[in-house]
Amino acid sequence: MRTVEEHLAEILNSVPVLPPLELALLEAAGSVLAEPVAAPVPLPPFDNSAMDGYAVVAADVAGASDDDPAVLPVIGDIAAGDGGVTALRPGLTARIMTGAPLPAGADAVVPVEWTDGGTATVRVTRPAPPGNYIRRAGEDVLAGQIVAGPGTRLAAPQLGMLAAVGRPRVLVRPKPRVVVLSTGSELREPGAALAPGQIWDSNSFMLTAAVAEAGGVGYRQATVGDEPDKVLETLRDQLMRADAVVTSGGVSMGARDVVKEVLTGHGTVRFHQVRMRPGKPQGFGLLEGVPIFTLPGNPVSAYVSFQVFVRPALRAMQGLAPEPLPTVRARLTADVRSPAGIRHYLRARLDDARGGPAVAPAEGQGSHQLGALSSANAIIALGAADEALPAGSTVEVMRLPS
Ligand SMILES: Nc1nc2c(c(=O)[nH]1)N[C@H]1C(S)=C(S)[C@@H](COP(=O)(O)OP(=O)(O)OC[C@H]3O[C@@H](n4cnc5c(N)ncnc54)[C@H](O)[C@@H]3O)O[C@H]1N2
Ligand code: MOO
Repeated sequence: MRTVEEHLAEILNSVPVLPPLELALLEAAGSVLAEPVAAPVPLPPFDNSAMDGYAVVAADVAGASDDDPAVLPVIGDIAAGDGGVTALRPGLTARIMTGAPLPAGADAVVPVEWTDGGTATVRVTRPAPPGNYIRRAGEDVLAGQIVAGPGTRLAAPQLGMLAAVGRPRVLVRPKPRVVVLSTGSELREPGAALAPGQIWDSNSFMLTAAVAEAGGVGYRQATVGDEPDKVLETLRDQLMRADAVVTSGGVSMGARDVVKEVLTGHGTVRFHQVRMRPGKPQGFGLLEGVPIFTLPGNPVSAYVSFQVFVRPALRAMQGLAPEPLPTVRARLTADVRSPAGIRHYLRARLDDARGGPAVAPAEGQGSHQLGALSSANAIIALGAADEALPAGSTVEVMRLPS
């Protein structure tokens, strides 16, 4: 028997960090940046208007009011993207649109609402102080500034930032491609009719989705029965296109525990009992250099094992800190008991209501009870030393992805 920490340490010491790859911006969405990206120009690149209105010399409209408007000749229009009117003398104005470059000589923008909207001459009825509605060059990003560094996950705002500094392609650590395979002769595809003793495969759908939530790309395989040759052949075929493989089922003590049977002695794969519940039987190793995680078949065991072992590993492969799910400390709403010496993961509902977070253990804690997992939003992670915790005790809680 080994501890959760020992098993995770072996995994994190073994998994490779994926080599960086240059990708077009949208292909890089969700990947992790592997280079620093600097702005070649300031943002905004030039002083420009924040409003549709008139570029003016502030002194010309200093005393403007409804009773005594400043009346200025309009010398032209400046649209965004325009080089049109590039300079303004005192006493004159130009219509200017939001984002259009401020002409030299102008030092304020009067929004159209403060005027009569004139096109030949305009009557300005309110003063505009110097700098009014001007967006200065470099006030967002300075030239040479690093706008995103290595290790940044490229979500929508970061992709927007890279495009804004003119980058069509970036160097990233790609999302790990993870092949997910359920084993078990009792498994049928959802939608198929069930014969006695059969169940629908849930693990491969759940784990493929969990891969995506952890930043990878999941490839679900059709289920394979408990036939050693078929399991080995399927795994061999998939190694070609996988950065990692996740299987479920066939790793405990049964007479037909096919994954354990066929992988024992292959590559560095080893099987262990880990001091945790659920998720006691675990296997891990490298097959032709590709990490393979053989998770137990009970659905809740497979899911908890994924979050505890596979998620941190997929993060490490992307060059990210192998953090667990976000964790908070919360107050138990009920007593809990746990066997000594194991880490116990309990399905729960976390409530961030006033008075600090509170966590309620779910009714069904069996490793087959997917119903309790699917209505949970958190997992309580009890320590190995925790045996009996009364309501009100503070416990560590992992938030499930939502
Ligand atoms: N004598 C012992 N028996 C068991 C032990 C043990 O220590 N000694 N450990 C138990 C624990 S704990 C677990 S967890 C399971 C793990 O078993 P396997 O990994 O070999 O998984 P299977 O036997 O294939 O399946 C277990 C259970 O889960 C259902 N299952 C499997 N795959 C799926 C799937 N893709 N979708 C939905 N449900 C699935 C399967 O039908 C079984 O009911 O072993 C215990 N036994
Ligand atoms: O570890 Mo098993 O995962 O307790 O059901």
